[in-house]
Amino acid sequence: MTGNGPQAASGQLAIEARGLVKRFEGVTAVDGVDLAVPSGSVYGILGPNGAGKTTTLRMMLGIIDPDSGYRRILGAERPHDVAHAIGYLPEERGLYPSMKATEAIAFLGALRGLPLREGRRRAHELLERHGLGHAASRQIRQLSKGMAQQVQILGTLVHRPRLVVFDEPFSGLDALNQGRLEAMMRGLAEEGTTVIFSTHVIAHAERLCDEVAIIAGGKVPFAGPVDLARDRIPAQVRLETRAADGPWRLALPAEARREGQFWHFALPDTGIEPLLRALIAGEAGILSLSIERAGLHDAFVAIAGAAAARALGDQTPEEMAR
Ligand SMILES: Nc1ncnc2c1ncn2[C@@H]1O[C@H](COP(=O)(O)OP(=O)(O)OP(=O)(O)O)[C@@H](O)[C@H]1O
Repeated sequence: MTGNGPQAASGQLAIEARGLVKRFEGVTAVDGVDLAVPSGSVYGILGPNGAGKTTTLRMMLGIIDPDSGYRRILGAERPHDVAHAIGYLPEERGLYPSMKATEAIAFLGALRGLPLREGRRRAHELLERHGLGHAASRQIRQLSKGMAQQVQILGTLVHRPRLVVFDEPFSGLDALNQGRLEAMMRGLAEEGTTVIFSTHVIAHAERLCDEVAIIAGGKVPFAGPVDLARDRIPAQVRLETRAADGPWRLALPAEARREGQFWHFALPDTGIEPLLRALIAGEAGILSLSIERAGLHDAFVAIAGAAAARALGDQTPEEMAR
């Protein structure tokens, strides 16, 4: 946390939004969204195409105004008052093709109030640090699409914003560069920068985020810590016993199902210990036992529904294992 300026005035929240609504020509793109983004967190807005992610981000940034609702960003009610402290990577990427990489970064910094000279100096430093030193003097048109996107990401950061907003930052990057971007986002948060990003890929949100907002059809059925979303589904127990049957079976939940050597069931509300005691007393012969918390994918299905999960185009954990 930077701990001064408007951010401190807003307490621990980098962004607070209540009841945001936006309609376009009869389409309600955002339908009463509430969000509270803690300062210094990595915050994901997770939802399928058309869910309202971009519209929500644009309203927070003041690019468009909500039809109704309230938002406060870095303590300011008018986003433009804190524009110099914000970095934004829009969904539509774009840099001037004839600019050199260094100039493109310095130019984006200048738009946020950073003097060009200092912008150029930092651009060199950033390009070197992120393995793109060789691209510094090349024109954007000479770079691959992925490299140009990385240059634009660096341009989003060059003025050292306190809040960075990335709209679908991973799309267009290969796996290696997606991993680098994840590391960069974690590094920013460690330095106290708030990072918000939209995505339709659950794995990115699950790996990166402290908190998420799940958005579908313009509504946010869940916003809060990732662990809280995962706790919407009981943990799953997998138990292996030597004995196939015995009086101890009565201690298992009625819905327990057996597959080969294993029993599968949801962790009872009473926890695992009473069950373990009954298994031991009944000489079930416990060979192995695991308790697995639900992943964010299953939590997303439980919260937003299977149709929204399918619309993500994401793979289920089972599909990924195949
Ligand atoms: N300027 C606009 N004019 C008309 N409709 C719009 C406009 N912007 C967004 N919409 C509509 O609002 C809804 C939400 O769009 P939005 O771009 O916010 O979703 P998204 O979650 O960011 O999706 P994507 O990942 O596909 O960009 C969609 O139905 C979209 O067609």
